[in-house]
Amino acid sequence: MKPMFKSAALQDDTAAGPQTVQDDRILIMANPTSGGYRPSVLDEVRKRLSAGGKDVCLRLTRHAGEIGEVCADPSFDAGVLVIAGGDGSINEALAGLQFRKAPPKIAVIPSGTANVLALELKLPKKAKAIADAILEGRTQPLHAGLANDHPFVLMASAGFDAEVVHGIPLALKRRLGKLAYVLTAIKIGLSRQTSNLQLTVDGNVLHGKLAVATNGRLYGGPFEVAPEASVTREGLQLLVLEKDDPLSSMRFGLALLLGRVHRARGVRLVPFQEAVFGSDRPVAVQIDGDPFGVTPVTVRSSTGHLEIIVPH
Ligand SMILES: Nc1ncnc2c1ncn2[C@@H]1O[C@H](COP(=O)(O)OP(=O)(O)OP(=O)(O)O)[C@@H](O)[C@H]1O
Repeated sequence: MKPMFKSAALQDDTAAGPQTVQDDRILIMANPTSGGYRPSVLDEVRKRLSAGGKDVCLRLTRHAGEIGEVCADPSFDAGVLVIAGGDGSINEALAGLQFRKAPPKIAVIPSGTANVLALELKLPKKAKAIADAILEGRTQPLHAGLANDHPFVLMASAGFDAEVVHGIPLALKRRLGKLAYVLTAIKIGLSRQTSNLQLTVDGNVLHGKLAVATNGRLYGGPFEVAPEASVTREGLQLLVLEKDDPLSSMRFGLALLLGRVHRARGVRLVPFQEAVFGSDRPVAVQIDGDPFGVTPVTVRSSTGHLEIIVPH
């Protein structure tokens, strides 16, 4: 069996870093390029944590990948890692932490174009509430799925939505936020060539045009796609859309906004352990809102978890 998130994070003998972490040491890693970046909130959280007796270090990233590098560094010993950013930054932290012997608790200062994890866990946005939660230290387990053994916290998908994630110009995303996704979806939707996905799901074969392996309940914002799923519980669900012609895509889009996409005609939702996403030609894949190459991709549920700080 392949290493799972838990075994990789907590039981791997080759894991890097000290056996313990310094509980009072807090590292805030902030992505200043994330959508809705809020330096004033960062500053206030830092001051409140320092006033609460914590040894706080704030580090602004200078390049993509830096959060993962810091998390994987053997000298990392903070007891709490606070990510100020969006879902992509949180994903980087998970990937970097997965091989540690003693991972820190995770906390989030939500920003990002659509911080779905913050919505899933109802994480606070105001500095006082964020700092209070970190000082109290109440946690819930944060489970992850694996795409080609790379952790994802929200979803891994192949098809039209991933094409949009691959195709969205960064400058447009920074300028227009969520609207940039809609405009890019319309542009790509008018010219794209559809592909057929073959999904081998725990040994059974399903066919579809778009497949989303979701670790949580929500997708793309506050939109419910898998009512039974939760990032705080082990297990993944697979949402398969059988069609992606413009009319069907509009119908599914509307159902998504209404929180009913899992019940729409032409949509299946199944719990699974392992799914291999194959296709008749390479199809774009995304995890947690960032590009992740093309099919084929193998998506697995994992048994391990990190601890994420949540409010009372
Ligand atoms: N200093 C930086 N410069 C450029 N890219 C960065 C920097 N720091 C982090 N990144 C990258 O930016 C990507 C997106 O960041 P993040 O998720 O925080 O914001 P977002 O894209 O606005 O939010 P969301 O993912 O919720 O839509 C991350 O995957 C990360 O690799």
